[in-house]
Amino acid sequence: MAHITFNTKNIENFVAEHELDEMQPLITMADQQLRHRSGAGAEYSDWLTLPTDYDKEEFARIQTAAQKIQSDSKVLVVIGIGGSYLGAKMAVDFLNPMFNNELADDQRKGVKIYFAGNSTSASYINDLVRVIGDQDFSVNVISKSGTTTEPSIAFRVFKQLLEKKYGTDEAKQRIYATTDANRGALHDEAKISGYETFTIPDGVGGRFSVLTAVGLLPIAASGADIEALMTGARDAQEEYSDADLKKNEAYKYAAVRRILYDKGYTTELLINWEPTMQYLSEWWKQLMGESEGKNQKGIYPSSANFSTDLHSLGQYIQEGRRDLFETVVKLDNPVSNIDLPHENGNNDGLQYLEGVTIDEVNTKASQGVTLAHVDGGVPNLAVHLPAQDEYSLGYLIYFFEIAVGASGYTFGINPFNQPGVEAYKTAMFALLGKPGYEDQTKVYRARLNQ
Ligand SMILES: O=P(O)(O)OC[C@H]1O[C@H](O)[C@H](O)[C@@H](O)[C@@H]1O
Repeated sequence: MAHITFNTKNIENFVAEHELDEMQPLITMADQQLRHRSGAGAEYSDWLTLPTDYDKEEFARIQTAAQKIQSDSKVLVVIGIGGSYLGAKMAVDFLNPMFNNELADDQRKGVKIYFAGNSTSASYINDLVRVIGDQDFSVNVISKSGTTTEPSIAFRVFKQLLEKKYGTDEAKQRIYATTDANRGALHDEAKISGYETFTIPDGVGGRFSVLTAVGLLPIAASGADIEALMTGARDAQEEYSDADLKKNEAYKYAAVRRILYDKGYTTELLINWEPTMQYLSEWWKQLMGESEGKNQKGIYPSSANFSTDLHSLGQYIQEGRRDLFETVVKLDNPVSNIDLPHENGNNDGLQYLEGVTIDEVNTKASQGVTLAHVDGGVPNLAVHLPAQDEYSLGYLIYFFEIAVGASGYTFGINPFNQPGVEAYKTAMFALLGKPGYEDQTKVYRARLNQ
């Protein structure tokens, strides 16, 4: 019995039962390509069995490092971008209170986590340096390739800040590098400097790496239970191991998305009703977008935060171009609730809600919005999460990962590479005058009249 539930009740007007049955052969083929490791990019599909086949010795080292960070630091600066950032940010936000970094020390389970290296904004770095101030801090620098420009730049700044504050030797004890086992500039630097290092396995691509040290060290340092996270993923691995669409809700999700895409619903909005889940959407967008968006194909992954965006995007969703469908990730039980406060009189017009909790309003709002959007022609899928905890998140991560792995093969593409991301890097390196890009430098600078 799946721990999370996938609800397709609200696509009945858009997808017929027999259409789903007709998807079975395509899904069976995709499942075989995935599990027999015969599909394109199979060398990057080790995430498939990661929840059972992870490095237990390294896992223990991650927990020890997290404890050390908690004992000698108030702040952990996590430096990374893309898959070396989004999974940790998603989990740290989801598994901790909303304003965790602002809470008093005795109200927080672990250290404050700040992220850096996910932009080239100088102001962001300066502002973060000011926020750290004189607090004790450590740095976890994460890069699979070990050569990504944005995190490399940020790492230089925070490394020097550590060295200035603690001296070179102690700074080295406060730097944790998560990177490739054998290559890359970060790997080499970590080796020369003697940083504690954690490995991103070769067979796990960046966007599938949240359950490796990439996500696990920051998540553990924030005070969350990474054992329970892995247990949730492990149970999902077992739950979603059948190719039969009637028995595998992750594959059913992949199949329904594919049917909708073929009918012209080419943009999927991941919807949340909890601000702590905004980065679930950001993580999911990379997972889906980099996996499927190839050969001029693929569903465009977008997102909306409700109620907030009902007052900005709501008009478009209700009445704009009809190429959208929604996947709502609904948390069934909030971590905390509030009874609507009593007030004498009815000046604010809310008397009819007396006796109702704010989460009940949230639930009714989500139900009402779903009905209105379906009436407006927006197919609506729902994933129900029973709890805001580690187990549920681990389960959900695996649900989306296996869904996109299979989905990618139904599109006939390699779901595990991301060749298109290189184009911007070439242009940027050329404009910056990076050695090796001399020919392109002339071309790109001429285009900008430089
Ligand atoms: O971990 P890194 O090698 O620094 O890569 C970080 C990110 O870089 C690029 O944007 C890739 O397209 C992403 O898939 C990757 O997650």
